[in-house]
Amino acid sequence: MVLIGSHPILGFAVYFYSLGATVILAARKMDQLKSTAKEIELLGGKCDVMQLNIRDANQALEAVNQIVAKHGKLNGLVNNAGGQFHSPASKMTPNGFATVVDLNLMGTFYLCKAAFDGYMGEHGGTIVNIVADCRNGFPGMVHTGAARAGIINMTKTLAIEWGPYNGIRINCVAPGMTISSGMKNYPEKVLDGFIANGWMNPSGRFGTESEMAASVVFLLSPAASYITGVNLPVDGGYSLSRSDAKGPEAMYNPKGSLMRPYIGWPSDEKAAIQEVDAPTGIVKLFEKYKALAVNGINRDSKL
Ligand SMILES: CCCCCCC/C=C/C(=O)SCCNC(=O)CCNC(=O)[C@H](O)C(C)(C)COP(=O)(O)OP(=O)(O)OC[C@H]1O[C@@H](n2cnc3c(N)ncnc32)[C@H](O)[C@@H]1OP(=O)(O)O
Ligand SMILES: NC(=O)C1=CN([C@@H]2O[C@H](COP(=O)(O)OP(=O)(O)OC[C@H]3O[C@@H](n4cnc5c(N)ncnc54)[C@H](OP(=O)(O)O)[C@@H]3O)[C@@H](O)[C@H]2O)C=CC1
Repeated sequence: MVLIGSHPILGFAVYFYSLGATVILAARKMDQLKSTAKEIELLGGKCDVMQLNIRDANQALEAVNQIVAKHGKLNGLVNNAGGQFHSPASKMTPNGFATVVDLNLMGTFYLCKAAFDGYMGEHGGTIVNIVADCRNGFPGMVHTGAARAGIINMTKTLAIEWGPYNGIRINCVAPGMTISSGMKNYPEKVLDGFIANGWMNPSGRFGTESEMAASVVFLLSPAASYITGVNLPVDGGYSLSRSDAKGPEAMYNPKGSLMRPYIGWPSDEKAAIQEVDAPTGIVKLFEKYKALAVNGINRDSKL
């Protein structure tokens, strides 16, 4: 039984095929949750939905209590809900900053605490917190950088404090730029910038939801049973290269990526993520990734 805060995230299908869990999707908009649940069921997965605003600590505890009452347990929690807006720090209001900290840092804490109080403190469990690449600061998004860095540190503390409680493990995944519905939240100009520079990292491309999902599944699974308190960047090496003094262009391959994208799990066509609900430029990019995932990649492949 795994509670995932938010809707279509990071390639859910992965989880069902690999671990056979029942997944509870929780977010504010029920319509989106229901349509995602339908897709999951069509793929053969088991799924339930519930309305939840993670910014409300009482709702978080109530959600966990409801799940335990209905399903008898809560073995896993993925804190995926989150987001921010783009703004230089000089133009950001205190309330704008606080709002993003409230959503990401406070919301993640509320759900971790609710899972602990409502089930895991007594029975154990595994938690994965989705953060973002904040290794070198986060220009344009000071609020989310601070909030995500807070989550990474909180994760380390909880790993130490809660490990002894029936072996709770808690880790973070830090996605690099990932093709997802989240891209709808950014103005076209910002997206154009993402697309123009997306190749300037060791992978030469964006990540896919399936690539994020696979890492989440690994950390939730018994295969990661000796891993706790870590932040796993899943970013094609992007976070390693941001502060290069000579400028990243010097290092990368302008023709695009030689790292074949991974889309879907397992190789069953039905389970592959075929579409992404995102602006046109991002969808076009995804179409190219799909072709590369299926046909392979070589030195002449261009993203
Ligand atoms: C160059 C950068 C590299 C970027 C890499 C990006 C990688 C990350 C990608 C992703 O995370 S994908 C996920 C995308 N999804 C989102 O980001 C969702 C975004 N939106 C939200 O979650 C919410 O809108 C919000 C930001 C949490 C705000 O929610 P809320 O409804 O509570 O806000 P308001 O009450 O409207 O406003 C509160 C406060 O914040 C200010 N504000 C809100 N939006 C903006 C904005 N777009 N620009 C500037 N300021 C904003 C707002 O003005 C309020 O402040 P005050 O005016 O009261 O001072
Ligand atoms: N895509 C990317 O490039 C990257 C994404 N990330 C992070 O990965 C996570 C998933 O991103 P992605 O799928 O792209 O983004 P989306 O914007 O598509 O998903 C965000 C989800 O969070 C839910 N959510 C937002 N606020 C709340 C709330 N108060 N209570 C409950 N649910 C909420 C939304 O549902 P609803 O609105 O219905 O509540 C939505 O399902 C986010 O934390 C994001 O910041 C990190 C780095 C890069």
